[in-house]
Amino acid sequence: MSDRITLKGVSATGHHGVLDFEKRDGQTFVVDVVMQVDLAPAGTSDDLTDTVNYAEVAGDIVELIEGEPLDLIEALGDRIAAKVLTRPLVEYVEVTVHKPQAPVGHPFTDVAVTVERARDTPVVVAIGSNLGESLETIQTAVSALWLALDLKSASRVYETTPVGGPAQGTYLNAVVTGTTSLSPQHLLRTLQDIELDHGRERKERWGPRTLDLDLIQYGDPVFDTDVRLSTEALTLPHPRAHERAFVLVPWADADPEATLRVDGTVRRVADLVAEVSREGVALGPDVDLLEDGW
Ligand SMILES: Nc1ncnc2c1ncn2[C@@H]1O[C@H](COP(=O)(O)OP(=O)(O)OP(=O)(O)O)[C@@H](O)[C@H]1O
Ligand SMILES: Nc1nc2c(c(=O)[nH]1)N=C(CO)CN2
Repeated sequence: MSDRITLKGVSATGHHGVLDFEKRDGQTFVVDVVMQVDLAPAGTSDDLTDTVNYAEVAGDIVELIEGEPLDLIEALGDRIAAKVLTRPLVEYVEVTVHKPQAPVGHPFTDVAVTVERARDTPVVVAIGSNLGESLETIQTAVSALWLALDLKSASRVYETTPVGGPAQGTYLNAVVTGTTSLSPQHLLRTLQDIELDHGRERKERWGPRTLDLDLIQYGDPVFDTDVRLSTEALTLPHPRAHERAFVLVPWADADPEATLRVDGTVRRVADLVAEVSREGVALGPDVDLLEDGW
């Protein structure tokens, strides 16, 4: 994906510089940003909420130029990049900070630094399957997930009794954790593509499926960086995760320190496990999802 929004030449007066008179007198700083954003949703919907509002980004940049004086334009570029990446739709940003009036001591036209930063957000994905060769499906799905995630841990595989929906066969469930550079919406679409590649058909709610990949959490509730969203297409954290033993038990297995926001309160997943019935959740085939099945 190489869709981009480019914003060039945002300028303001700042007091950044190593020399005393730079901090005292101030000078002009000029900033260019290139943001990698999936523009397909806004291209289809023609709706500003599906993209990044470049006017807001310009406002953030001016605020940082005019804000706390720093010694180095490297530090200013770093802070601008971090601020731009707080927008969930931005997956990667390149920031160039120009300082055309810098005290260089010789004729020059411009000096600039460029920093590139990618999003690296912790995420949790729950995997389920109860149709076809479920274990093989889960193993190949985990291999495919490497395209979207830098995987950090995987639970063991659990055999679980179906919860809800029509009468159907036993599930295999697992949970993986990792980090991603993708936005939540882009990650969900990638998960859905992997489901389709594994023969997923949507017929009835909570019906049997070859592969289900649910995005459980995006960001870290402990640092208040978890994305909270409540749209039909994507709800975060997953609205039923906190009550599902087939998600919580493998999740605590993959990450014993994991936390989940439940009704606004950050809870330890291990404590939530203690509050739900574990009935119908048992260890399944003994495989290491990050090592076996390649
Ligand atoms: N956090 C999320 N993870 C995955 N899908 C989500 C999420 N939030 C909303 N959805 C939406 O839910 C819709 C139905 O997804 P799916 O068919 O996988 O549901 P399900 O697995 O049968 O039920 P459940 O949502 O209870 O797990 C999808 O089209 C998707 O856009
Ligand atoms: N045991 C079990 N039950 C379910 C599962 C699942 O993955 N495992 N997924 C559902 C819808 O996502 C509905 N019910």
